Amino acid sequence: MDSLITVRNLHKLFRVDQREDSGLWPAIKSLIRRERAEVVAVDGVSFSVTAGEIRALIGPNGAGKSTVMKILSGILHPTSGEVTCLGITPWRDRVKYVRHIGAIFGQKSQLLWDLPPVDTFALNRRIYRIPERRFRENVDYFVETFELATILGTPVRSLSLGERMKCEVTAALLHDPTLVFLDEPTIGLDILAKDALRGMVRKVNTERGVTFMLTTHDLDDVENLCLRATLINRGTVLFDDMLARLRAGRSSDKTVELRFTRVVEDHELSRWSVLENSGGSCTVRVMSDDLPAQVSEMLATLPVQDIEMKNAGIEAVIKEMYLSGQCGGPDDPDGPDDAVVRAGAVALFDRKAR
Ligand SMILES: Nc1ncnc2c1ncn2[C@@H]1O[C@H](COP(=O)(O)OP(=O)(O)OP(=O)(O)O)[C@@H](O)[C@H]1O
Repeated sequence: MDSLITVRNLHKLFRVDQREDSGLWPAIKSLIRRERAEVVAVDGVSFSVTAGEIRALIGPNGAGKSTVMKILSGILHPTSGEVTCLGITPWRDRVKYVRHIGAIFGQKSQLLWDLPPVDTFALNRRIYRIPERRFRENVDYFVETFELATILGTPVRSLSLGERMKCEVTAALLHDPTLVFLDEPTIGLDILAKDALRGMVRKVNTERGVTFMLTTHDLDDVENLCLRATLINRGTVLFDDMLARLRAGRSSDKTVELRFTRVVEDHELSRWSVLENSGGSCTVRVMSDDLPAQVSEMLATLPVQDIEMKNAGIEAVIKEMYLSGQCGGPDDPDGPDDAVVRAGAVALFDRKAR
């Protein structure tokens, strides 16, 4: 199948000014002679994305996701490496490229704040020179699909976050982009609005064949939208494969969520495969064959107030995989060393637990 995005051996190095100390004298000294440090944000990343995919790019804070996305969208030049998106090198032919891409940011609005969404749509028609007829067809399609009729004329500042996100998606898609970057699209949304937004992305992907590149810290987004994920940490790819391969052989495993009557210390849980412990509650991974015996033991030895069992989701599977030191997918015998992988997994999931 055709690759819409090909990334080969991508590197990005930032040079940042450094000051040894705080205070006036170091500040004056730094005006004369600057110390510079190098930050390796992306360190040899390679992957490709097929046309029509919804691909997740995930990883802990500082992994290099935004840097990769900025390079893919043409905002940043890499230090070295090759990127081809839609047959174009994004940072070289940016004017031509931006006509064919869109972006949706959960934390940044592209809508005109004091005006109704229709005004942003009209502005985008001019910016992208969308033919009047196509613009009308698209507005009608999105108004009907996302049920926008009652909010089109309301100033953006008065819309709920969920309503605003529907309009953000519309604004990003009116010029028929082939590729859309989704950056934390569900951040801050309630559960219903998250579901609605994921449904919208799926629908646009299926009905219009739009390819999406998604970065998110919400692994439910990944489970709901993507067949394949690329996981990076410290600028390198740790996993790049079908999510189904992660689940293979483990689909019958369960996670057990326990709520306690008091704070439970880590050492009290040392005999379990603990995925997360906040003290008052914890999540444990259990092989399904062993489930009855393990649950009985938990109830007998821990101060359990409430218990819930679920099939192990992708989050549990990924975390367990990294904590046990298997870093690559089944096709990747030469992954990075265990310490790096563990650090990545812990950082990724600790952040989610906070
Ligand atoms: N403009 C910049 N100048 C210097 N360093 C930068 C710059 N942009 C990113 N970095 C550094 O590069 C590394 C990767 O950052 P990046 O923003 O790509 O991570 P991320 O995976 O998107 O993180 P997050 O999930 O927190 O958004 C970090 O160490 C960051 O401090």
